[in-house]
Amino acid sequence: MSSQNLVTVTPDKDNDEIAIVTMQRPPVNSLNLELLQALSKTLDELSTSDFRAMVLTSASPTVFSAGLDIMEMYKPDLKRAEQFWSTLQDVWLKLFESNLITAAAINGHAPAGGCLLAMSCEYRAMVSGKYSIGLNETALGIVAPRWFMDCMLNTISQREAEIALTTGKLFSVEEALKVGLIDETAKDKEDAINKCLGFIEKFESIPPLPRSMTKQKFRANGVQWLKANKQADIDEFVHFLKFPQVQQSLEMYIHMLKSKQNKSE
Ligand SMILES: CCCC/C=C/CC(=O)SCCNC(=O)CCNC(=O)[C@H](O)C(C)(C)COP(=O)(O)OP(=O)(O)OC[C@H]1O[C@@H](n2cnc3c(N)ncnc32)[C@H](O)[C@@H]1OP(=O)(O)O
Repeated sequence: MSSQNLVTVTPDKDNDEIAIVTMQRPPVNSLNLELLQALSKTLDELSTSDFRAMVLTSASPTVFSAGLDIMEMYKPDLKRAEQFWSTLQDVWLKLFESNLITAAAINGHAPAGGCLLAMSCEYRAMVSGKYSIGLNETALGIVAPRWFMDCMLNTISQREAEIALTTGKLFSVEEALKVGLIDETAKDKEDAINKCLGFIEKFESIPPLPRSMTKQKFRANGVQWLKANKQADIDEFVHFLKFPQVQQSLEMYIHMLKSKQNKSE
């Protein structure tokens, strides 16, 4: 699939000022460099378009996004790893600070980077079912960067976030609702999108500029550190990938994912 098709933008059928942004990198929308580049380009285009709101969702029936593509971190080409991390930083900054009203229709699992994308939006509706969401990095033997943590702190309490990150917790849909990691549950993807549209409707009579400036002021503390430390953060990521223990943990995790599949065959 060409990178152009990895993300589609469709106007909502009843309101052409709302973009439905769909990630479609089968099977699980893992965020590799190309998908991140496609997201970054889409966010640039949306920021200068007539759209005033976006709903982020996925074409997969059971996965919103499986987070970062582990193969980008396992025995990586270091130049590509730098580009990968820098693009992830850009996607996060563009989404978290977007002028648009942003909502996530989470139609399946959203671990790690998938959770980051959802948390970067202003509102989250998640389809009920045996899905999970959270920052589970420690369970993989890796450490979530501090801006992932800052992003979670914009959503849930510091205490809940600290316990969740240190234990690598993946919340069930019900648990996520209880701690406020998601705002509402939905019966299916269509219902999740409709709930996002309901959230967007709240801003019908609010002028866009003061709205987005207010949002950005609320979010300024969270982005400040990354903006001041972009290159140091890239260097730390690349340095971290060079540790044999990190590569070993990733290798074990990849085997676990593959063997999980063999078991269910
Ligand atoms: C070092 C600094 C910090 C770095 C920060 C990292 C943040 C991250 O995002 S790390 C990535 C964390 N992601 C995960 O832990 C999720 C792993 N995946 C899953 O738990 C499951 O795949 C799922 C619950 C999302 C979906 O389960 P389902 O049963 O539907 O699908 P699977 O059979 O497990 O997977 C299908 C296929 O996709 C491969 N795959 C799954 N996730 C990833 C991934 N994150 N990266 C690359 N590839 C992934 C999986 O191995 C299967 O591949 P094959 O069909 O080839 O066996």
